[in-house]
Amino acid sequence: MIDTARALDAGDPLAEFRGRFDLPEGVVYLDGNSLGALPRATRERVSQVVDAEWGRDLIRSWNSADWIGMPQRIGAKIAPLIGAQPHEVIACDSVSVNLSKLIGAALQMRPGRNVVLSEPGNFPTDLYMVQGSPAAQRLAARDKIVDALDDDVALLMLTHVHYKTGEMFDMAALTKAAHDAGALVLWDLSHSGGAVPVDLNACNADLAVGCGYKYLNGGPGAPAYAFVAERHHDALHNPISGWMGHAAPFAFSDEYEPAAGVSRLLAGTPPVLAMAALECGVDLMAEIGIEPLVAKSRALSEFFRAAMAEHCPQLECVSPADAPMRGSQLSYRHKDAYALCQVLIARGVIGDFRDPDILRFGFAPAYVSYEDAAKAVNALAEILENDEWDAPQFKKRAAVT
Ligand SMILES: Cc1ncc(COP(=O)(O)O)c(C=O)c1O
Ligand SMILES: Nc1ccccc1C(=O)C[C@H](N)C(=O)O
Repeated sequence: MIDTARALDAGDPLAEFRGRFDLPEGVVYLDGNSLGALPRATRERVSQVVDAEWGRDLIRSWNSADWIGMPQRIGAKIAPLIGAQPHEVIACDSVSVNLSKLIGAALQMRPGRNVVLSEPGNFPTDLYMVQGSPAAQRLAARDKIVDALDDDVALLMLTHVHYKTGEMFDMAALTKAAHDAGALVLWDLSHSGGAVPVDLNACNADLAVGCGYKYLNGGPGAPAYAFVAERHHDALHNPISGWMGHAAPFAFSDEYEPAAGVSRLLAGTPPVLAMAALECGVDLMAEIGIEPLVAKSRALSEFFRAAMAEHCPQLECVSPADAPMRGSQLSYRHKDAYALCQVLIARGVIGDFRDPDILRFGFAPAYVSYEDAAKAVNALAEILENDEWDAPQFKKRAAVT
């Protein structure tokens, strides 16, 4: 299997990009769907921002280094990865906060309706944000969502690629169904952006959010992004109406007047150091381009899936077998998934565990090699064969999984 993997790496058009990341020796990293790897350019760029832009130029850098334009500039670079126009995307805040803003905005755009429809088991923060909003939450299983759309639904809010199983929704079909019922749609692209094909405008999507620290490699806690279709710009009301989203922040007026376009989604001052790191990750993904990323993601995850079926048949794959129907990840069910994950990590193969019984592997296409995939399958096969995970030290849960 290793030889086949090496041959595939030799023919991989993205192989050269692995060297653009700073990956630790001896580690197989299959968790880029939770925290993307460190692009080499980021270290230098962040020190430049610290030393020259902050340390030397101080407050002048808001203008001279265009710190003030970072949210729009980075948003515009993310746009082609998700099928948006440059002025429809802005980089800011966390996914959670952007969800809150867009849920509030959607409720205002659909007066007389107060339901946000989603699925049980959606990423928790998505549901919590509805629960903390004035909306009423309605949950319907994935195959019953269309039936649950009625005149009360203001917003259909779904995560495009499910964080646990990697299942992907049909964005075009569900967006159309929501529109037919008079509702708006908000897509969470956290596990999609930079890894799977997304064409928000071809699907006629209204609103979207996504994560900066997964496949965009923006760094731990990187700012997220938000999309608003151009046709909604004028009607969009941001419930977190902060000064950075004002039409003229430096007029210091007492009255809030929203900026034009997605800029009104800004609330407070952008975190410049985190934005600089995010920009490096986004630049690298933009340089590679979404099509090669998708092609590699599918081929690599397919290689892993076939190898797992052959060498670890006792693990049940819960992700769709058909690569275009899933995200850039594969998830397996095992009653001792947590312990298996810990033993793998101890052997330098980093995947993750999702409660209660899921072992999850992410295939960040920009830097994961076929050899990585083969090594991970070999390690897992050995662990299973030797019952290595069945020891108490591997079963104690850490605070963060
Ligand atoms: C689908 C999804 N939505 C939202 C989040 C949370 O984003 P944030 O921590 O930026 O609020 C995550 C993971 O962190 C996620 O996987
Ligand atoms: N933000 C984190 C902080 C710590 C550990 C994990 C995360 C994740 O992002 C988890 C991810 N959203 C997931 O799909 O499980």
